[in-house]
Amino acid sequence: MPSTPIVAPFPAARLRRLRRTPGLRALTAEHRLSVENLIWPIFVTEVAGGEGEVPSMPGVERLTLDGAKRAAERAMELGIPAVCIFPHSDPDLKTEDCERAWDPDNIGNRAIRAIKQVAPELAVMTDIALDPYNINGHDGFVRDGIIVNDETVAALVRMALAQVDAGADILGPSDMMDGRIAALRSALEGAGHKDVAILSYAAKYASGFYGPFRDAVGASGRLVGDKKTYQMNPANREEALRCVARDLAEGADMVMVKPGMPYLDICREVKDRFAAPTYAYQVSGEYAMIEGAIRNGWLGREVMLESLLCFRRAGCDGVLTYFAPTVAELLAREG
Ligand SMILES: NCc1[nH]cc(CCC(=O)O)c1CC(=O)O
Repeated sequence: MPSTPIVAPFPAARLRRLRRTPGLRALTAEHRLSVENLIWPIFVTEVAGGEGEVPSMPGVERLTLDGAKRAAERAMELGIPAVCIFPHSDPDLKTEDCERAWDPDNIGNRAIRAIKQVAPELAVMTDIALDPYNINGHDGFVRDGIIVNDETVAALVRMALAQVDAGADILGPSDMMDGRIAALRSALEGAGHKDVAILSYAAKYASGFYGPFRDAVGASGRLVGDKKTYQMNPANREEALRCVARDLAEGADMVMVKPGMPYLDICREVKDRFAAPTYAYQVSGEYAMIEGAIRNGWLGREVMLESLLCFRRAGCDGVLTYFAPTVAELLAREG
């Protein structure tokens, strides 16, 4: 039950009293952002010359395997608990049947192993969806122009098991097929992987804010059509709650709302209704907006921390954010 705030009449109550000094403000802060709340998404490339800054995400780089190892070491030093790997795969090896998605030696799986070598304690999260290996850029198989569900789920399970064999700690199904959480959970149990966590992209909307990400992974030019037959309509709220309820019932350990900032209402509602570990993804377009405005001098750097603190206020336990290393450094300096 929400409590009823009691406010004495003015001047008995002057709400500014508790805002007067930094100490008073700190004492009465309801929410805090700390490095433990951050998951750092990184792009790892297998393409010769593919490394370097992503033009639509200034400050974010595609990394080589060595670069990924260095990022993992940096995450450990900074106290960031988890990284999430996104592959930038060789475009010439993408096919309709996406067989590289479950190749033990695909770039995503090689990155998991490389990171585990140098930072065994760092939690490694993966992305489960066929798009990095799909010639048409979709998260599922396209058959006669339709993104097919059940056949895709079977492939996602194979993809996931290869990621687990490579050392993944947290699986991140981002595909929005129906039934994938149950299928993943039963395959994990069946293979004896009792302790692998699933962070479901439960309420993932069909969003224009993913544009820069698709540049980063080289999917922009390839995507045929859009993802609206599987990702959610931004108009919908009740459907998000049904998605989260369903994924938790099927065995997800944690749930995600994505994108983040335009969907804070959904974050709050998911946390209140289900009281489960809840995460938001501050996606590439949000990063680009904020970082772009900062670099142009249109906004001050403080909006970075403000944007992330607001996820905590909205009920999120953590945030996937490209700002993770920068924020971690800032928080460490502020002590
Ligand atoms: N399944 C792919 C995937 N996993 C995470 C993102 C977006 C992340 C971002 O924009 O930062 C996407 C893109 C998409 O659904 O098209």
